[in-house]
Amino acid sequence: MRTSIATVSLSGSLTEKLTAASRAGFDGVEIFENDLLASPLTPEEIRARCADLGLAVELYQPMRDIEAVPEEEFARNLRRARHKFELMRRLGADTVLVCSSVSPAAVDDDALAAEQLSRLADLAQDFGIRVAYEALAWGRHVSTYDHSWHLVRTAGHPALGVCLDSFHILSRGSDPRGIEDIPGEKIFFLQLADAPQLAMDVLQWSRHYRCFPGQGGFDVAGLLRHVLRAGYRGPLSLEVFNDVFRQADAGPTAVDARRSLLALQEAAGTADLPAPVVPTGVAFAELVTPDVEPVTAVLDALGFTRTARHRGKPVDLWQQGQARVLVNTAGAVRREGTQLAAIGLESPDPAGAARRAEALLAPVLPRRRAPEDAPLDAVAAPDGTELFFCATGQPHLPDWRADFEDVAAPADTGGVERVDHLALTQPWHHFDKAALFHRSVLGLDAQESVDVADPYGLQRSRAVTNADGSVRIALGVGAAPTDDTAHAQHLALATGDVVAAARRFRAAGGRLLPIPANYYDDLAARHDLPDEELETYRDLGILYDRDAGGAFRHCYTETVGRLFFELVQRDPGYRGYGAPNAPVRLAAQHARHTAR
Ligand SMILES: O=C(O)c1ccc(O)c(O)c1
Ligand SMILES: [Mg+2]
Repeated sequence: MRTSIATVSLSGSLTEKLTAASRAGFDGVEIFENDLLASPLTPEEIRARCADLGLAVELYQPMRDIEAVPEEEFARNLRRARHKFELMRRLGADTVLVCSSVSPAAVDDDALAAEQLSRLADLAQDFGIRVAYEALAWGRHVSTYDHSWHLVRTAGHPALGVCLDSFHILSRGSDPRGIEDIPGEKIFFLQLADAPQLAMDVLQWSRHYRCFPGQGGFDVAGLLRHVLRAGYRGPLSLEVFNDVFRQADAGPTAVDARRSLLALQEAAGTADLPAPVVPTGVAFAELVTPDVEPVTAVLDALGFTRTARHRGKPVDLWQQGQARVLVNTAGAVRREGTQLAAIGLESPDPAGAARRAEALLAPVLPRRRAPEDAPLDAVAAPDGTELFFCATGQPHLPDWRADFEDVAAPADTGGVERVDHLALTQPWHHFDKAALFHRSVLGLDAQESVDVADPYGLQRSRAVTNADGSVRIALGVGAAPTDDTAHAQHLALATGDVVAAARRFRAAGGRLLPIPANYYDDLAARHDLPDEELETYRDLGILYDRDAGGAFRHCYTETVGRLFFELVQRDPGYRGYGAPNAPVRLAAQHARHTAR
């Protein structure tokens, strides 16, 4: 099917928007009137630019407040329309979007509305133009798609059809099954947008919080299936009004938009993509450091052993249980400090995972390997973290550890069993895109997003996981772009006994993040914990949380560069990450930072 995007969804000048849409592989665009009015290009030049870029002008929009008004006013509206139709002829656009009226002058009279829409369509027809009538969710008298279809059917004009917009339909909770009652050829246009579930005024919700399908909480794929069953064969067009995307670079936003449409078409059964290959574990976490001593001191105190060294690069493998940490001293930037640069995802089919990623427009990274190295397929996540698809001890697949030479056996003395989760910090405008990327490219499920109060701003976090929880990645958006703590990443290590692990860490010279006494006084009131246990937590700085599935006990090391470690004791049924404790942790980290 043809794909299209509304220019309002992208930032920049009209030329920048068109270039971004074309580069991302869209077949067409909806031109928003404001983008045209603000452009120095003539309509003919815009038309030529679109043709050069391989973009069809699928729609011109919007026309507002046309129908159900007194005759003198309607005559003025027709004059306005004639002017627009002349413009559209120059632009080479043959479909115009007309929004249901929001004017106080409009009357609640379906017969009048249908008659005037029919007269508008008469005029449009003279110009070879079709009118697509869209029910705005906040329209004065027409606010549902079935009502807009009722008017279109009543008018019975060949140049008049409906425009369906998933936001207006799903935000009002309309039942999309009724779409199948509309003949496909009377659906002139389809606009697709998702949105997070918010309880707010629908106009504000639409104008500020729309997002690309798969980034929000609507069943857009379900709606698309109904539209296709109705027989619609026009373009799938994204129309997203979003405060963040208005500010972000148009190029990457357009690529996200295309990724969203590909995943949507797959979900609706109209695109054949390589099947998702869901990762089955974390093979390794790779730290890049300009300052190897402080990192290895922490790893050592945590009970890790340097077990192997890469044959060709300054990369050491530190291991404990199934937790593997690569310490890479090549290419580190001192100013950026130590950071989590790559994740090895255990994959049952690394090549298939890479094919899927590529089909979904993930940036595939050049293989950093010598001829004798094991093949490693990697893509870049939106925050720049490299994701490697690899195999550890799987028969029939090359093992990434073959590139390493053993230097010692792991001692497994610290009680760490494996990686519990990785927490990555996204640039502030990447929150929605990051969730969509991890869902569609990696086949992970996204959990609810949570807001966490930081002393200097609000952070948002959303976890993506596989079904058995052996891969958990927490995607966080920092409060202030300049704030160090907001930019901290962390590596959480699973242990069966956090008290023993914390004690061992401290005895080995490690420094745990101290937690204020007030926290423990409150914990005593919230949970029925034995005094002795509370005292132990207070002493070590262990935080506690509980949900329906069980308990979560965790504590933190000091921060090295951009990174800190967390020791985690998770009951099998506990789903979260200790979010209620995060404000206390963030405040404690700020306090440490200021004290230094
Ligand atoms: O917010 C609006 O006014 C508006 C305009 C045109 C559309 O297609 C739409 O869905 C909303
Ligand atoms: Mg719309």
